Amino acid sequence: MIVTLTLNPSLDRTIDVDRLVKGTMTRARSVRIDPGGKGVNVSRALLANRVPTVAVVTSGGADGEQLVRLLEGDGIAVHAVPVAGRTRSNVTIVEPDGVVTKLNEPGEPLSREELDAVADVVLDEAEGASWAVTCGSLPPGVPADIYARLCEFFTSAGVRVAVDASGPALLAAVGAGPHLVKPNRDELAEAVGRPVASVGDAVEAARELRERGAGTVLASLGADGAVLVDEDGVTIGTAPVSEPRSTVGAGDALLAGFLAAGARGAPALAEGLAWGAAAVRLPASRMPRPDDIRRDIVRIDARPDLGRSLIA
Ligand SMILES: Nc1ncnc2c1ncn2[C@@H]1O[C@H](COP(=O)(O)OP(=O)(O)O)[C@@H](O)[C@H]1O
Ligand SMILES: O=P(O)(O)OC[C@H]1O[C@](O)(COP(=O)(O)O)[C@@H](O)[C@@H]1O
Repeated sequence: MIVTLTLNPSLDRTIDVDRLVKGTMTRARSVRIDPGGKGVNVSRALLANRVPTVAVVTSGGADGEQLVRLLEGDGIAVHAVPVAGRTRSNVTIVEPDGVVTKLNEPGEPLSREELDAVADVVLDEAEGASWAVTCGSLPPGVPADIYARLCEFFTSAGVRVAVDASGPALLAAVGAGPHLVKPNRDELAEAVGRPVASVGDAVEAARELRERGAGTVLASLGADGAVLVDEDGVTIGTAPVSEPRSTVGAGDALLAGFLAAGARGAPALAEGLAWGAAAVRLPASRMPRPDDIRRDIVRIDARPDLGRSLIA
């Protein structure tokens, strides 16, 4: 069982337009609404591949109710903690050439009591779980060390912890010694305070996060694939997609596939890459099902070129 926690979930609205011009009125061609937020997507991807999972989310207002309805409609076991603030909406605008513009709301503040209630629920749900996955941005006012504190509780209960966060929340979590962190290229660069321009830069930065406390670093590099640095060393792989449709949720699918495959070494990296590539071939934040996943496109580089520049 894999438990996910999303403190700042969202209704993801994906809007297709012919062309987006800043400062003008644009008519949408179509709109799709998905339940969203990083932990929510990890649970959606796991369930789509028959891996048992529970999604713990906050839920506020009519949009929070809709989020829970959508998740339950998909058959996801969801434990929603009611909160006063409205659940946010994140908007992704997609142009026909695949250019994507994202607008993520900050979310509404959580009170101390609400945060304590969520922590009680997720610690309870995680009892006996193989992994607790804590993901995504924090609502305003939530202390940046929340993932670090939860990590200590989960670890002392014998539950492995994966963190997908950014900025101060990621840095604090790394110091608490999680089993796994999944930064993307920007998050990795911010965490180490220097640019990540090549595969070698990503490896060095991932090594640094390990030195600071993370057990395994799965650094996702968009179209450049991913770098895995764990106790066994460095593994690098790619899974090219010739016509990407939507990258929203690709990192969540990568993480879900990696965990589903045992979270260790090249086999898990390859599975994560196959799930990430499958998500990129699907519209909006649709999570891949078994039929969408092609393992034959994954390449694990036996002799990686560390000097290779990453796509801008
Ligand atoms: N344009 C792309 N082509 C092929 N695979 C992609 C592309 N964008 C993302 N991916 C896959 O999705 C994974 C996560 O994407 P990334 O953008 O790094 O993370 P995040 O969605 O968390 O920002 C990548 O490691 C890769 O496997
Ligand atoms: O919590 P954040 O950082 O605002 O991100 C939330 C957004 O990220 C997503 O989980 C997509 O994640 P990725 O594209 O990073 O894989 C959306 O569903 C959601 O709208």
